Amino acid sequence: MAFHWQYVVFSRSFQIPHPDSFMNSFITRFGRTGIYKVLMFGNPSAIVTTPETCKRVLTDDDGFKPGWPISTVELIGMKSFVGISHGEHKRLRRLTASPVNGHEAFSESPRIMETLEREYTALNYGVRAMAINLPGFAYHRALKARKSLVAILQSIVDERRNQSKLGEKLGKKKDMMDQLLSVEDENGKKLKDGEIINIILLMYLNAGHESSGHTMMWATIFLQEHPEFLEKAKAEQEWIVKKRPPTQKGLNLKEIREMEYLNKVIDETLRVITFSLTVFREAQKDVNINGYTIPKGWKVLVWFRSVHLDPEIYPNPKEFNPSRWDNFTPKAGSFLPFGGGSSLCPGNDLAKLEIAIFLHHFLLNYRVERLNPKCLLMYLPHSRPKDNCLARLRKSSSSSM
Ligand code: HEM
Repeated sequence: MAFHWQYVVFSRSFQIPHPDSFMNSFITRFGRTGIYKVLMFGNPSAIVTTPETCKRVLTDDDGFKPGWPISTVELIGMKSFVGISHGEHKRLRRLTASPVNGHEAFSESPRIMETLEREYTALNYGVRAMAINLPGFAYHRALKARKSLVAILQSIVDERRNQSKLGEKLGKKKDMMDQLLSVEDENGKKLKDGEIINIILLMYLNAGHESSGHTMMWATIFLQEHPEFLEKAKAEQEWIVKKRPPTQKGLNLKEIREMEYLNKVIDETLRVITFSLTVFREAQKDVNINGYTIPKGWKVLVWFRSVHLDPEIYPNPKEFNPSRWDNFTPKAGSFLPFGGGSSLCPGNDLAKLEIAIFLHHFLLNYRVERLNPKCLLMYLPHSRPKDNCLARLRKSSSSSM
């Protein structure tokens, strides 16, 4: 049995400039078994690291359920996707998939977004921190942020319910909150306030808030560091604008679908950065994978970062090179920026759309000049330069705005 016990100071290895030393230590000691045994967040756990083992865990709903540490569930919410049964998860996803994928998702209230910006950041720091609920600790700040986020959202739910009672919303544009208030399942059952708050605030806005923004930031950093890729991406955007009929106002979906090179830039950024370095599951029964038994009740960490940085799948894996996607379709389980199986990120299309729109305008009109280009990186809760990518933004000389 190639499982081995190890007490893991995982957060320590992610605070130093070599975050992969954590995983490499397993490979050096136990070989490329693709499955390792650790004690993580106080739980006996297995880490899976290859396309095959990751795919197996993500797609086996009988064998595995969401298994986030209890500290995370407390922050994200018992009634969010991470804290509910499989049946309830399926129901909530069915009810919420169309509001987030439809155009209505774009009309999320700016008031919510602006007011909550600061609290989301505090919440995110807590999600991957030690669960120490004492003043001064990230987890304590995150719990406070959660409370205030819930209170703000509850007041908005109340306001919307009153508006709809008074018929004030008639004829006005409906945003995601309105969609969720009115959506019904096949038995006519509506969502409860708590469910709506968790869905909007702690899942969709939180899940979608930092992830797309970080990916945009990294794409601009990588492009700036590689002028040859930047020029190629820019030329494609200029071509899109040039062939646009004079009657058309601004970018449309058809044009976004034509951005072949930009799509490679986005996929390559998602791969190199792997915004969600891992996701958690829990074994619901003893499950055998590659000859190893994961006992019932164990946590399983699906370690996307190892898959995306595997040199056998992506030669020179740390190198940003959008051209590696020319005539290359990754085999199942080899490209998992949005996860997979029944918890596949429901915001994946929206995220790629947002990133493409941002990069379209950025490439045509702006350049960034980083103030500390050699600044060290941090890896938790997500990869980013320690100075938050402090930069001077300039209008580019050929700006089309
Ligand atoms: C670059 C951007 C994004 C990345 C890299 C990303 C990544 C992920 C990943 C890896 C998961 C799977 C979690 C798991 O298996 O446990 C996930 C789930 C989720 N994402 Fe995203 N995401 C992004 C953008 C978004 C956006 C824009 C939204 C919403 C508007 C969103 C909403 C969600 C939700 C609600 C879940 C939970 C799904 C479930 O448990 O069924 N994400 N995301």
